[in-house]
Amino acid sequence: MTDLHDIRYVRVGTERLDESVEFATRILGLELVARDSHAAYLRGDDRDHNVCYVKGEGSGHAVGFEMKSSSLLDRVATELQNAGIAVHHGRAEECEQRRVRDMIRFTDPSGNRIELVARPDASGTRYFPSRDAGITSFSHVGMRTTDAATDEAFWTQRLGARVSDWIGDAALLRIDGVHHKIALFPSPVPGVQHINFQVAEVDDIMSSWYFLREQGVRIAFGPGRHATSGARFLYFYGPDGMIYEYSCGVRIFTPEEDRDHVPRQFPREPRSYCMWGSKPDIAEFKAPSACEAPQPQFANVG
Ligand SMILES: CC(C)C(=O)/C=C/C(C(=O)O)=C(/O)C(=O)O
Ligand SMILES: [Fe+2]
Repeated sequence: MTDLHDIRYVRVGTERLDESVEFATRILGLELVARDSHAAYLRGDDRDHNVCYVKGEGSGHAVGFEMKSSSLLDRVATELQNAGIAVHHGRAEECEQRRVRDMIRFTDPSGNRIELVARPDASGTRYFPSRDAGITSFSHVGMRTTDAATDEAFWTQRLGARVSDWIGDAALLRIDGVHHKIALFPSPVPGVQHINFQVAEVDDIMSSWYFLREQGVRIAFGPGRHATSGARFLYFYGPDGMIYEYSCGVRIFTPEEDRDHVPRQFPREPRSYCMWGSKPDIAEFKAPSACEAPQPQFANVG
């Protein structure tokens, strides 16, 4: 079983590259690191990049995780292949596009594209955005799952993630001390459901809430507080229906808590989602009867 070192990047296919970059820099608060006619690289912390918008919706979504070494990456590739999972080894051009030395990719049972990388480019410069949203790091993704139990087993048994909590069938999974770096939300289609950035404090969340509303950005959920991780949060929509989340104060497990934690089962009801009473405008977070399928063009093509 593998040890994912950290979440590293998310790749988002879009027909609206310029609009995505404009939103990410002027509204979200990311720094544009590099851009060509095909892709744009942005970041919300000191790493090389955390988000890559790739021209063409058909590129779908992919989430990249870092492994500690190339030999560990090779070992995982062999383990996955022995388990009957089709693993693609990244060609030189694909590694270059991801700014890494080595990579493999495969899909989870729902069809979400997962990439594991080794030796990603380090950056020698500080994160310096054009809008100060208080972002401190890229932290987690919410992914859609068409079969929650099977995907959860894949992530825990094949990739070494641990369940921190469940809300209904949705699992919040950790790979280090942070309460979750991956969340699996039941949905009729796969794909990245939301992209989270940690911000320094609740003041950042509240001032962004005023700023986003003034800018006409559609708020998706919050301001609120999650019962699960204890984080204060704000979700909002960007281009292509992608949802972004700012949050602060996520629970961090001590090594002892990480070892001893028993996942808690929260019922699928509004108070589990938000302790303050905010109501989500997000298909996957609504009551089952109100759950609509998200736009199918965001489904990952695998
Ligand atoms: C609204 C969803 C179901 C929820 O409660 C998510 C919880 C958390 C958290 O505990 O911090 C998230 O960040 C999330 O994955 O969105
Ligand atoms: Fe989240």
